[in-house]
Amino acid sequence: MKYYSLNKKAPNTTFEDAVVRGLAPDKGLYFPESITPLDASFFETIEDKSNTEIAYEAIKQFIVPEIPEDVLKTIIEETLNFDFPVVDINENISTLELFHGPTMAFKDVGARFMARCLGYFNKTNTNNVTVLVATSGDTGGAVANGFLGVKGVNVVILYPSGKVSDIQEKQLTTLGKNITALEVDGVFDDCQDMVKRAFMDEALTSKMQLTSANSINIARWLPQLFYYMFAYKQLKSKHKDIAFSVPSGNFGNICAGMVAQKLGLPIKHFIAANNANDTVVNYMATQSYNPKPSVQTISNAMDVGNPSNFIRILELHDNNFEALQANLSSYSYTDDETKAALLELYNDFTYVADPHGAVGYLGAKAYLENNDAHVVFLETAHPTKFLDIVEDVIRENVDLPPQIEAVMDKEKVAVAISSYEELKDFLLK
Ligand SMILES: Cc1ncc(COP(=O)(O)O)c(C=O)c1O
Ligand SMILES: N[C@@H](CCOP(=O)(O)O)C(=O)O
Repeated sequence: MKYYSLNKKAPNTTFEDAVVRGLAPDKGLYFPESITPLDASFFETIEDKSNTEIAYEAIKQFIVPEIPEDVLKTIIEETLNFDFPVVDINENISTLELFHGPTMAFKDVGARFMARCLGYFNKTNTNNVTVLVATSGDTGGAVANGFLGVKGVNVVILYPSGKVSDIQEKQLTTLGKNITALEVDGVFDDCQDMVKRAFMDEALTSKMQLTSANSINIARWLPQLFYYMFAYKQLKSKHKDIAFSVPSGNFGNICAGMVAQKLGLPIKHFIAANNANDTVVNYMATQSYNPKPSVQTISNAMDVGNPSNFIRILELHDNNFEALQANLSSYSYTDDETKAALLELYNDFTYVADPHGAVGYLGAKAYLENNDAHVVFLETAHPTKFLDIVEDVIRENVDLPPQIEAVMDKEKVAVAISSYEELKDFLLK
């Protein structure tokens, strides 16, 4: 499979090159040249397949033969060694829990998958790679965990100071070894802009191989399509029309779901559930895309004002607004609405959600006001990652899982920076 740049001013390239570069030389995001639907029989018999078989069949066209079949199978088996259960909320709504991995965020799958792909390519490539990551909360921890100790890879994580939860900060600042955290005086978009700027800076790229482990990187982004298949496998016998409500920030997860749909997965509709960062909600209402600085909310991992992957979503719909409108609805919610949803889920359904999942639940309810479907909202992080907010709202103590307890008492180590020049100096040292 070849990949092209969505800016259309760079040569098409291989999977390896796209993964190692992260971003194309013309600053565009890479996109697969083709997406060939899977056989109808794959979906007819999906309940008979294991998660690893589903994942392998779904992703192999994008990766084999550059990564040989047996290696890809091993990468998938090592990546997916935890559960992805669907939990019923009521007759019309379920949630797909994506937080059973090592850092209890949905990013674990993409981070572990990409780390192993890069590890494979590094066996033949002796150059060290520096992985730059911007995080609004969860990507940083998942990437730190997924890349810890990977040979020939140094990871540098940029996160906005004071705008991630205490546990998220512990997860990304306490591992040491090949992982360094930079605490940026700014918002998430400043971190993301610095990372993108570094890729275009010849003074850096002539001296080091930089790549990204954000969803701009296809090896981080594409495996997220597995989730939708795992949910369908569990719900197929019970429900005909399935829609997904996806708590969205950088729009990588929902966009991967749309790739699953292109592969033939019967998804009726997508709902992008947003917090106050409503750039896409406004676009869907006005057809005018106006990114704006991100604002801080209690669902902090979605505090993104200029979502990287929206351009991929447009491409998946042939840049046709009517086609996009038929497939995507988008809603935005305040923190007070999010807290009320957390409480409703707890009081009415004894379900403890996290603030991101609560936004997804609100999106599901909004869609169901005028449409018939079974809506699955994605629970993208474990509630204890946002302990203060969740316990304050439901007025109960929530037990800490071992993954969270393991980082609670570790000491934060981070380097403070406030400008691109400081990032550059750090990387050149
Ligand atoms: C818990 C959580 N929910 C939702 C999102 C938004 O996902 P995406 O950026 O793929 O839209 C993120 C971060 O990406 C997250 O960490
Ligand atoms: N919400 C993310 C922001 C970065 O998203 P990514 O999917 O592009 O890595 C986070 O938690 O850091």
